[in-house]
Amino acid sequence: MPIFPESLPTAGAVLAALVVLGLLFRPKRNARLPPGPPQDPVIGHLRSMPATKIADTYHNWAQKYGDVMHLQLPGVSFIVLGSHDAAVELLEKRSAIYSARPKFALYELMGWKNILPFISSGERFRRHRQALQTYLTPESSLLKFGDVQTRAARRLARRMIDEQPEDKEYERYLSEFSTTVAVYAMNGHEITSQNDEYIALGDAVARTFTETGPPGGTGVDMFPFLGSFPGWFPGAHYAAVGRSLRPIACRLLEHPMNEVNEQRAAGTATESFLLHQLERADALLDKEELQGAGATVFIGGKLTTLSTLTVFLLAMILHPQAQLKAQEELDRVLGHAHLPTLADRKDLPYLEALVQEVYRWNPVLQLGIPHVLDSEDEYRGWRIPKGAVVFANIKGISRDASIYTKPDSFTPERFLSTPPEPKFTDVFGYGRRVCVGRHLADNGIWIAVATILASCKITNALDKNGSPIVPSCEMTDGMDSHPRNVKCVVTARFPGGFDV
Ligand code: HEM
Repeated sequence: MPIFPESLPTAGAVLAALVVLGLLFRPKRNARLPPGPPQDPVIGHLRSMPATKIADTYHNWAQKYGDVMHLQLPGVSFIVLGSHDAAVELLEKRSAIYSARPKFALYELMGWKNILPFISSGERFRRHRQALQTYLTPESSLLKFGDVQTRAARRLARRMIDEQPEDKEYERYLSEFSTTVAVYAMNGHEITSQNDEYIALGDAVARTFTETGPPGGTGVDMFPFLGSFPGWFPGAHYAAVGRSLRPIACRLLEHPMNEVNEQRAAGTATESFLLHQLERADALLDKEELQGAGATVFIGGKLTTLSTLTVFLLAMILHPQAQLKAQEELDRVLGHAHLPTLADRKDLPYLEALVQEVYRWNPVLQLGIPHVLDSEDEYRGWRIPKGAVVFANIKGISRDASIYTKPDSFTPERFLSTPPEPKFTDVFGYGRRVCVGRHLADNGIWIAVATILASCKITNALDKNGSPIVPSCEMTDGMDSHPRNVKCVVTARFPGGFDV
């Protein structure tokens, strides 16, 4: 995980500590580790670690050093996997030893201790995983949440058409959609108004991830004792930020479950993950753990779905031909009689290919979530050290020219050619850690895309001279990556036609 000191004085202190760690944990001289870029004595690759565009840099390095790359930081080995085959071989086939997580001390400090992606391994991990995985199966995701996703998608399209935002940015509507589905799956609450408390809470929760530095890479993550130090202390800047954001985590942990308990008492509770777990005779999780598991559904669902939909919007502005083709298919198959439902999915192959291409073109978790190796391993003759932090470069894998023709281009047709190029399953991760919400996410994204394309026309916004604004493909840095400031104009395709 990248290490970025939080300020200049901090940099000195952190560097000194890292040098000591580097000396203590120097790799064995004769070990055959996988190749990697040249490194410095003691501090390894610390100086060359990219601070921005990390996945792109790793991808470029992989062209020279290969699809299994070793990077050494003081005290920790990183392995970066740059091909689907290597990622599947290690993270999926050898999942038994490649499924732990690094310690996310800052997130724990904020209150995110029981959030599944940040639980390392062992019995607590298994119980959380089981509770979520057995609830969010393909069948139950569709059955329990398909209707609310469809209603939320129609509300989204209606608002995109009706409310022409002055800044030409539609992200807030996409965000409301992703929050609606995430809250409903968590505790059965359905958002129908923009003033709903969960909308503001969702934005606040996003801040706990966007304002807290590189995930797992702050001073507090390296030296957890810094967690109780004041923010001015070298390396402890994010400890203070984390403490200030703690009330947000508390609210998300406590409020949804309190609501479900009140509704249960009143006999008005509706289907949700929390209700289901509370009513299980064989409770897997205690109260505090269950609060965390509920928040996991919310966090997992909200950010990634929003980011994926902003990628979709960007693709539609830049590739009007793909938009048109999907709309022609929708019109041909459904006529103008009704808006799509999830039951129509199987009859719309071009739309399916378009959604798959959105996943591949700009995967939003570019480096996934890091795995940690439990015991020393060997792969293609290289030693993979115990404790190594293993990243799949999901963005890099999406750019593999040996699998995808012109990988930078947005081309849904690649999945319809004979033979088709393989679907980009890497987008949801691997093995025992594969995304537990992938079926819920996939249905939500499909119905949002289908409903928007059936009812809306998306075109470039115009600047003050009347020229089209071409949005940039630049993605934000951070764990969850998405395009910035996507400006466009959304109009109704059939004025007065569709009752969205
Ligand atoms: C397009 C939307 C989504 C994408 C692209 C996505 C992607 C991913 C990826 C790449 C991982 C890491 C897998 C690994 O470590 O190998 C992950 C993990 C996870 N995702 Fe998703 N996800 C999405 C939506 C959701 C939703 C809707 C939920 C809601 C339940 C969710 C919950 C989780 C959880 C809990 C984990 C951690 C699993 C673990 O550590 O065992 N995700 N996701």
